[in-house]
Amino acid sequence: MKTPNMIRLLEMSIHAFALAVVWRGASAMMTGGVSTESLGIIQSIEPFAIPVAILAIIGSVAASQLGLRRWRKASGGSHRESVELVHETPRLDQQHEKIIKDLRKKLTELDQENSRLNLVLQEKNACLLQDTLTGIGNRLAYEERLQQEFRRWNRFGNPLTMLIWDIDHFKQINDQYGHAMGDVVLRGIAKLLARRIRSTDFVARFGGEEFVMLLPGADAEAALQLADQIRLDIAESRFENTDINLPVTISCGLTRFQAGDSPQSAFARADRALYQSKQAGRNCCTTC
Ligand SMILES: Nc1nc2c(ncn2[C@@H]2O[C@H](COP(=O)(O)OP(=O)(O)OP(=O)(O)O)[C@@H](O)[C@H]2O)c(=O)[nH]1
Repeated sequence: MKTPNMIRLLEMSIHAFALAVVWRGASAMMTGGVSTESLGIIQSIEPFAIPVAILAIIGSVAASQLGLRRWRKASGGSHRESVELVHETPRLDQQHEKIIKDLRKKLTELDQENSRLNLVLQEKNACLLQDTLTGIGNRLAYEERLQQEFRRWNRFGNPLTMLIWDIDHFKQINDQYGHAMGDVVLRGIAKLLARRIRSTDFVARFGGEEFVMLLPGADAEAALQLADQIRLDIAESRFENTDINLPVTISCGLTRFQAGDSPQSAFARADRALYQSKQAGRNCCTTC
């Protein structure tokens, strides 16, 4: 037990003893007899009740003052502080412990909320860059990746080839079989395009029935070979929706990044190559 608590206990015991003596003395004086047997010790000092009571009160005050002064001297606090401390310290400790416990709980909750929000942010970011119909990258993803690959090409000078794909007569598919069938074809083509490329390559839906590809490390000849395989794959596939089973062809224009190129100039050249493929009768790949 701490010193102030001991002092307080001593003080309270002596006060209680003094009060018992005073009460017993007063009761004896008023009734002329003993009102209770439980206070046996007091019975024996009944004739001296009043003087003993006064002495007990003086003794209790002196003892408590002496004890507090000693404790005060050792701890360096004032009388008021020491008395307040006796009462307040346990309460303050409990309050501080509760505040710390609450703060820890809050921190844990904030940590969990932070992790949850990070996941939501990652999901939102992924959604922002994804084409909702086909599940591959969208135009924004393409713009981002193009900048990255262009900077790498500028810095290291490794070959970089760009391909633009366009489904042939797609408008006819929509008009003849409906938009739902058009969507089936778009999803199927996206899958076939993505299936044949390396993990370091990139494919996105540029918009409508147009797709773009970036093949870092591939020169125009290797890229043309790959493009032709993909084109053939698509031409040999069938796109199905309920009772419709449809063959579809695709055209491609490709170009290798050349000295002095910007992303825009390379895109314009690949687009010219695509136009030539369309002019040549479609279902073919052209390099420019
Ligand atoms: N089903 C579907 N159709 C789309 C979507 N986006 C664009 N289209 C359609 O794609 C068609 C593109 O037609 P065009 O640009 O004339 O090209 P095309 O018919 O493929 O002709 P060529 O490229 O010359 O072979 C239009 O009818 C658009 O409405 C889409 O998300 N879903």
